[in-house]
Amino acid sequence: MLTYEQYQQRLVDAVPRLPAEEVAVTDPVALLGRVIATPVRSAVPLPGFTNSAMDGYAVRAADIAAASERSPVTLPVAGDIPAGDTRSLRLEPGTAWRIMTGAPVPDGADTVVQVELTDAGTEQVAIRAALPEGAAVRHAGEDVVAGDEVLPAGTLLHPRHVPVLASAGVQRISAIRRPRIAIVSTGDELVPIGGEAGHGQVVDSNGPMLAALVHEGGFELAATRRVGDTGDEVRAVLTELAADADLIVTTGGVSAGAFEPLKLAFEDSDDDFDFVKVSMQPGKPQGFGMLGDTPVFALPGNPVSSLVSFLIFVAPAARTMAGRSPALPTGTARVGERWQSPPGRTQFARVVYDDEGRVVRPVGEQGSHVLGGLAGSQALAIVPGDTTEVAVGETVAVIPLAGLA
Ligand SMILES: Nc1nc2c(c(=O)[nH]1)N[C@H]1C(S)=C(S)[C@@H](COP(=O)(O)OP(=O)(O)OC[C@H]3O[C@@H](n4cnc5c(N)ncnc54)[C@H](O)[C@@H]3O)O[C@H]1N2
Ligand code: MOO
Repeated sequence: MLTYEQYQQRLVDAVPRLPAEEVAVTDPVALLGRVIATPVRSAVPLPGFTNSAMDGYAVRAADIAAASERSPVTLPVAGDIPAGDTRSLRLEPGTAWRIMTGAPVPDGADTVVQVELTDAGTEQVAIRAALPEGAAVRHAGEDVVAGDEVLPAGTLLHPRHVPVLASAGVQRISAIRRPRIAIVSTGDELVPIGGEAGHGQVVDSNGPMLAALVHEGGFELAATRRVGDTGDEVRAVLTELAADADLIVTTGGVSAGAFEPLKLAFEDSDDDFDFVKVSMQPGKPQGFGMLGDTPVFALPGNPVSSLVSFLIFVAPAARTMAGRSPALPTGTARVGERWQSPPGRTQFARVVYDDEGRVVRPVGEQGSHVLGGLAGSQALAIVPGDTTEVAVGETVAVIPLAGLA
């Protein structure tokens, strides 16, 4: 049996890297989660013009050098400069302009006195403090000089990158698209979400769960489909989806039963498709192959197995396709309550944190079909295959189940 690390690496190596494309910056929300392929340089300096950091008065520091609480310096006020004022103004020595935060500092002024240090006059202003030259002035280009690299290649676009991207005076950037993932639930027993499951039937919960994981992982949903347990039907649907999707995920039909549709579709075909057993619990039976250029991940049908398989195999491969690092964010935690782990298989145990988020304990029954325990969990603890008993006080690696992107 393969270890999950070996199989994960095999998949990461096998998937294609998606090409970069030119995209407009006008909808930055649509760019979140995409990786920049070529560095973004600013076409403009930032700030674009020298402006005030305070509401107050633009002056020359030399003119207020003698000002103090006891003996304020009074200067005539030439007028108001609100934010958005596009005039090119000058400050005459021995005068002041009333100025607002973000408004252009007039030529000749080198300092802004915040209004709290004055009498707030409009015709003339009494200034009660001397200030060093440059106080409350934000100089053109002090943040970014035109031509500076503001976002290096490889940046995964996040809300914190949006302000500089919006302000850099560039119209288009080169970025890799988020993989478009199609999801196919297999099984004659499945009824669609919203439908009623009769005796022998179950609601297709994997399809919606995987669609939610696609969204949470920072990928795009290409399609969701349900197919019955025949190899021909599975083949036809996958072939159709491969024309549009970057990656296909199927669930069910990969174990040892008499009607395993993924195996029926691919096991004895000429396609490059492998079914393997991975020493992990849940998630032991796995399949992977390429339909043309489109990788197909055949995950086991048990819902918890499907979720774990998506996180451990699909997400790292899809992140790699998108130019991101394969590994999901992980952490460590201390064990607060003992539990057992199957011998010889890495266990991905459903756990919850204590109030401080440092200690975990198992939650619910650990069977691969247990939906309630899954819902109640906050993280997966990774227990190595040579551990059969996880003892209180040990440290375990954990994958938090929130914030997967
Ligand atoms: N003889 C053996 N039987 C099984 C083995 C084995 O090694 N030998 N492995 C077991 C393990 S481990 C797993 S995991 C499952 C994997 O089964 P399949 O991938 O073939 O999945 P199915 O048989 O189609 O379904 C399993 C289970 O999950 C339910 N299911 C399937 N799809 C959905 C869905 N979309 N939404 C909700 N629930 C779904 C299905 O009804 C079954 O209960 O095989 C074991 N058996
Ligand atoms: O691998 Mo199965 O997922 O153990 O239940």
